[in-house]
Amino acid sequence: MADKEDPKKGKRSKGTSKEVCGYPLSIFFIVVNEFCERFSYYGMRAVLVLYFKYFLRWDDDLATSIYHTFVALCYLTPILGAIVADSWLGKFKTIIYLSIVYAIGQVAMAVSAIHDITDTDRDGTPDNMTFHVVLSMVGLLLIALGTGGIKPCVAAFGGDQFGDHQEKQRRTFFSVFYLCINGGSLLSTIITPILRAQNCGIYSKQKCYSLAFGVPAALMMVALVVFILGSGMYYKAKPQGNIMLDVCKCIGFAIKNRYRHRGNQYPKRKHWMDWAEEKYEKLLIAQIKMVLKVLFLYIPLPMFWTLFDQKGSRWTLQATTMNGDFGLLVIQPDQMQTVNPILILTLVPVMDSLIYPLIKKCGLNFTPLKRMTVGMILAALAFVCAAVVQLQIDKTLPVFPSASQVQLKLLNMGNKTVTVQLQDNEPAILAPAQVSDEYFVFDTDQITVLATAGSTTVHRGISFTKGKRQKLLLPLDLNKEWVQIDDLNSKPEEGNNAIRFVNGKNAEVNVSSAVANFGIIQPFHYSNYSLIKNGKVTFNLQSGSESCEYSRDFGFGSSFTFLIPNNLTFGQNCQEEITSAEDIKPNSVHMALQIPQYFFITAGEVMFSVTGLEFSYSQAPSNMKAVLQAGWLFTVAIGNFIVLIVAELAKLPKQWAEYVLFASLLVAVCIIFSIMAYFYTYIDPAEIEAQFKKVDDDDEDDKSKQQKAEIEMVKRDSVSSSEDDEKSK
Ligand SMILES: NCC(=O)N[C@@H](CCC(N)=O)C(=O)O
Repeated sequence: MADKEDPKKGKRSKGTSKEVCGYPLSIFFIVVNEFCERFSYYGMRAVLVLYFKYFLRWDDDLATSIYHTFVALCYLTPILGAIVADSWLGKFKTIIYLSIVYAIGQVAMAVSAIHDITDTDRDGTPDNMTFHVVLSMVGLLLIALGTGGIKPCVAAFGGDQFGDHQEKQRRTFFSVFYLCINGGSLLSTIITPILRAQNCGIYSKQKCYSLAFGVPAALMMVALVVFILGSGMYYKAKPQGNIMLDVCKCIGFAIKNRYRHRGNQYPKRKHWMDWAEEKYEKLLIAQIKMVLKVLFLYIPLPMFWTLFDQKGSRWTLQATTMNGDFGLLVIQPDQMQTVNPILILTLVPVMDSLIYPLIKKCGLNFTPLKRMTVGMILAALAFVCAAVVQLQIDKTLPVFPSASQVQLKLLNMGNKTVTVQLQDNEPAILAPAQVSDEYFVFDTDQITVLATAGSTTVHRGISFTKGKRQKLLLPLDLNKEWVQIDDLNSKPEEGNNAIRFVNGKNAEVNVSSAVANFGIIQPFHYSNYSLIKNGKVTFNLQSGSESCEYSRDFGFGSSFTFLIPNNLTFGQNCQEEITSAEDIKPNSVHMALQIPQYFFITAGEVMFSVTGLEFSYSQAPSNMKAVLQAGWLFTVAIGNFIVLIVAELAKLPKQWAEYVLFASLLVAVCIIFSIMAYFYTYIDPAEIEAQFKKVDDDDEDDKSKQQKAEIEMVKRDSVSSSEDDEKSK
């Protein structure tokens, strides 16, 4: 496809694209492409941390680290994409080639999540985890290269489609573009967690991560096809040469030249970049000065992204320990992330049409840099909210035994009251079919037990494995074998409930339900744990020809042991007779409590991110807009690396303390940023460039006008910040 450019400067034809309501038709394909691509990216990202935890069996810290390394890579690769597009392939071809890489990566992720591939013994768990880990890591690398590589190209390619007479339409295009990002993100963060929660598989049914990754893979292919369909209509600007390389060379020369002329005999220059004047045009040097000023201001910004991107990791893991029952619907932990795009879609128009004009009416000059500062404070507040919620959750979490401890509960399977003395503890009195309420805690692996039922007294020593939670089943006849069974040592995964039956009867009992089958339980024995979702479950208990039903309502993340009492008479209602031991309490802190933290982080995002993007664009010289966009995205990458560094260095035992640490760090960084912002002078790059260009056009030997332009620039730099604030309005 040949690039079509009008030979007349400043005018260009727009390929074969028709105009609809003043907009080039070609942008329709770009906007739909962005919607599908963001669906693909955010959909995959929404379930990623849970895939690491529950499919690859990584712990929370490893899952969080790899998640943030991936996000960081996604924001490092825009630099690569910008270089390839500007200096070699052009934006169109770069988008096509990298989208193919991206789609292959998504397919690799979907394949890596098919457990049946390596499940040779067909027990539902993969037997060769290395295969799944390697394939998913290759997939993530390809996705990072694809999504990051095309990111600076797609928006700029969209902007390229507008002519000089379509400035207004171009601005609207960028707003629609941002809404499409969040529309795609909203839809995918609702859909992929639903797909993940389904069961699928060939040999055994497991959580369907392959479908949750497969649908984003399909959407990425749709994005590519839509983009190619618009091919005949696009305006395709030729690669302009690598401006980033020119910038680096010019800076390198200035540093080298300054070092060569470091003696007192050389007169000082106003700015260290002026040492590049011997080799480079003054216009380029002036443009680099503008870029460096903004990049300097970017230094504290990564800390915002450090907090912002923990929505997908720590906050999602926090939601797994909460109650997602919203009455009419049950929310999955990863679905809580949808609160962000929902709030974006409402807050952006509210801010633009209500809050900002209101602030202006009050006579306050709410400049871009002030907005960004407020955005940072809001993000810190969001983490304070997260810490408060975490403190509430911690109160409800069970205290599991440490590596040197043992925890023990007693269960009386007999039909007489038993008095049990464990070591030096107060004697526990257990009625028939009763379970002790709390766990007894011991710092030893050997204890003595004295049990009395009626006229029978038995004195025994029992041993344990340290670090375990156990139940001691006391039989009908205390002289017979005492059974020790292991209880769960952690919360059941993914909000499921772990359920088990103990048969205190002298006959076999078969326990079944619509959602789990416990099988035949031998007299005075127990079943394995079965994982059951929240909601009402009716268990059917059958012994010989007799049967009865027992129903229970389950919440999220609990564990129960149900005892079938020795004297249970089938045929009667079992509801009153079955005894239950609540070994792990259900999650009681409601997921709705995460809404304030989502509100503050999203309000912070609107003030920080939307304003920052606009600020980066407006303060960049005309030929370096992409450089500054890549610089802006680079702050996101650094922010994600900071999560890894701080979490690794601090190694705080309590999650709430980590949240407070991140909030404090952001407040500290915010103070530094506000001081830097106070001294920043807003500029109009086009005005400055125009003055340098005029000097070139007039070709004046005495260069007096050029000096005027320089003086103008220096004057601008020294104008008081209040005047500039006014200008920035
Ligand atoms: N609400 C998420 C969002 O709008 N994300 C944007 C910008 C992300 C960023 N860090 O700059 C996106 O393009 O995905």
